[in-house]
Order: sequence, then C-alpha cells, then structure tokens
Amino acid sequence: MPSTLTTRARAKVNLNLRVIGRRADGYHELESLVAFASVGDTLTLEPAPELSLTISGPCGNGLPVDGDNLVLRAARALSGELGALRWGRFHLVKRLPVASGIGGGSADAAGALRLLARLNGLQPTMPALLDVAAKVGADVPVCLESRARLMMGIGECLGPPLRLPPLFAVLVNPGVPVETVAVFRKLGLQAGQALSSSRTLPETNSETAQDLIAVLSRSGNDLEGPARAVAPILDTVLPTLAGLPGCRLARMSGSGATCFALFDDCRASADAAKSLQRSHPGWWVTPTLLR
Ligand SMILES: C[C@](O)(CO)[C@H](O)COP(=O)(O)OP(=O)(O)OC[C@H]1O[C@@H](n2ccc(N)nc2=O)[C@H](O)[C@@H]1O
Ligand SMILES: Nc1ncnc2c1ncn2[C@@H]1O[C@H](COP(=O)(O)OP(=O)(O)OP(=O)(O)O)[C@@H](O)[C@H]1O
Repeated sequence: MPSTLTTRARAKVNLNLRVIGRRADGYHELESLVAFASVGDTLTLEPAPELSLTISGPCGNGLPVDGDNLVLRAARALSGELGALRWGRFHLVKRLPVASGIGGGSADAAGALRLLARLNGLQPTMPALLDVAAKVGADVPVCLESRARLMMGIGECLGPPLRLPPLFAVLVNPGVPVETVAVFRKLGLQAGQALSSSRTLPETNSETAQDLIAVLSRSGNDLEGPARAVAPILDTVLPTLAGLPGCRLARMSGSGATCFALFDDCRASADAAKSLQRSHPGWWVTPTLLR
C-alpha cells in the first residue's frame, strides 16, 4: 500500500516590504525580509493514477477544488515543465485565511511542488522547481523552502536562508479578503516607474529578537497605505495591535489585511492573543512563532 506524503504550508510574513518600482510588464519590484510562521495549512498526497484535490478545515469554504486551485495549478505547471509525473490525491486542510497577505495559496502551491518532487524522486533543489514556482505566483518561490530570507525582484530573486532570532508574534486578520492586485493598483505607479534605487534592506544579522525588532522598526511596509484605502478596517486593526500590552511592533504583512504584532516572549504574545479573541471575536487571531 503506497503511503501518504504530508507537508506543512506555513504562513509567509513580510517583516518589511519596500516597493522599488514598477516594471514595464506591470509587475512591481520589491525588497522584503520574509519569515515563516509555525501556523499553516496541511497538505497530503496519496499516490493514485489521477490528479485530484479535496479540501477541509476552518478556512476552506468556497475555495475552488478544480484547476483554479493553486495546488492543482502548481501540479499541472510542473508536469508542463517536466512531462509525465506520478500523480495522486491531494487533500488540503485550510487553516490560513484566503486572500490575506500571508501567502496561504502560495504556500499550498509550493507544498504541492514539494510533495510531487518527493513522490517522483526529484531533487527538492532542482532549478526546474524554482522556475515552475515563479510561474505559478510571485510568492511561491520563497515558499518552496519556507525559510527566512530576503526576497527581491518580483519575488523570484531569493537571498540565502537566514537564521533569524525567533519572534513571538500574534497574527490577526479582520475577516476582510483583500485582492493583491487591487492594492498594487492603488499604489498608482506607472509601468516603468522607479521609486527608489537605493537598497534599504534591514540588517539581518541581528543576534537577538530585540535587535531585530529595532532594525525592523526603521523600515515599514510600503503597501500599508494603499491597503488601508482598499480595506479601511486596517485603520482599526493596526492601532489595536500597537496598543496591546508589551507590543513592540505592529505591521501589515504583504498586501494585507493580515497584520502581525511582535512581543518579547511567549507569555506576552499568548496573553495578547487571548485578549484580542475576547475583544474581537470575529477576527482570526493566532499566536505563533516567526522564524
Ligand atoms: C505582496 C506580496 O504578498 C509580497 O510577498 C507578493 O508580492 C504577492 O504575491 P502573489 O500573491 O503570489 O502575487 P501573484 O499571484 O503572482 O500576482 C497577483 C497580482 O499582483 C500583482 N503583483 C504581484 C507581485 C509583484 N511583485 N508585483 C505585482 O504587481 C500583479 O498585478 C499580479 O497580477
Ligand atoms: N489553495 C489556495 N489557498 C488560498 N487561495 C487560493 C488557493 N487556490 C486558489 N486560491 C485563490 O488565490 C487567491 C489568493 O489567495 P492567497 O490566500 O494566496 O492570497 P494572499 O494571502 O493575499 O497571498 P499573498 O500574500 O501571496 O499575496 C484567492 O483569490 C483564492 O481564491
């Protein structure tokens, strides 16, 4: 009996995000320090002659199970690149809110590529996997390894993996889906327009979480302004997080609307999460470790 393969599709968090400019093809060049959370979706693959997908989990309602799902799009893109592959039945346990700036769909797509690589005896580091990942979505390459690193270009240029001090965080989503394309549109750059050529990436060799938070607080997320225009509830979420006892930094991830708050220790993040769950029962609130 062939055994089922399993992977975690961890939430991606943009600890900072700088928009460098807009390319002639309309995509935006970014610089972002990306970390990954302990919370994520779970994806399994049971070998079978046909490719299929089923979905369960608290955030799975309404997600497509057909070729529009990023899991199946990634699988088909891989066989488009490499030819016939051993297939199987995917099952996704969806815990991450959809269209929320923490790359849940990208993490699922990357997870599908990892599982198919394992099933087909492919090297997880083979360049074709990275090429396919970049074709499926801008955030998929960084999710392939799901390790903290600098992300540049439109998402396809990755720095080496970084050993960040673990950050005690709370992730919060107010339940308003935000389309990435709408936020970039609101930024209002013309195709070919450069915003900045200077590199302002944060120093990433911080030894302690306190050092890293100090470095992060000198940068920001350039998409926060446009995202506030698309999802005004961010004007409530960010000050609410910043006002939590012990919060050292509150910021939006990606194109929103998920925001994160950073704390000194596990106790402070757990207390903050409990208090938010009480005060905002409709929000998705998760204490987690970012690394
Ligand atoms: C904002 C980030 O979350 C930061 O990590 C990502 O850049 C978004 O990555 P993603 O959701 O995987 O994006 P995709 O699904 O590839 O693209 C969705 C849309 O966002 C815009 N887009 C995306 C990435 C990028 N670097 N520039 C863009 O302009 C494009 O209009 C694109 O059609
Ligand atoms: N497996 C999947 N999980 C989530 N969304 C999916 C999936 N497959 C397809 N989608 C579609 O992809 C879109 C983006 O979803 P996703 O949750 O990845 O957005 P996001 O968190 O904003 O990502 P990013 O941070 O990369 O911009 C949604 O409109 C959703 O319907």
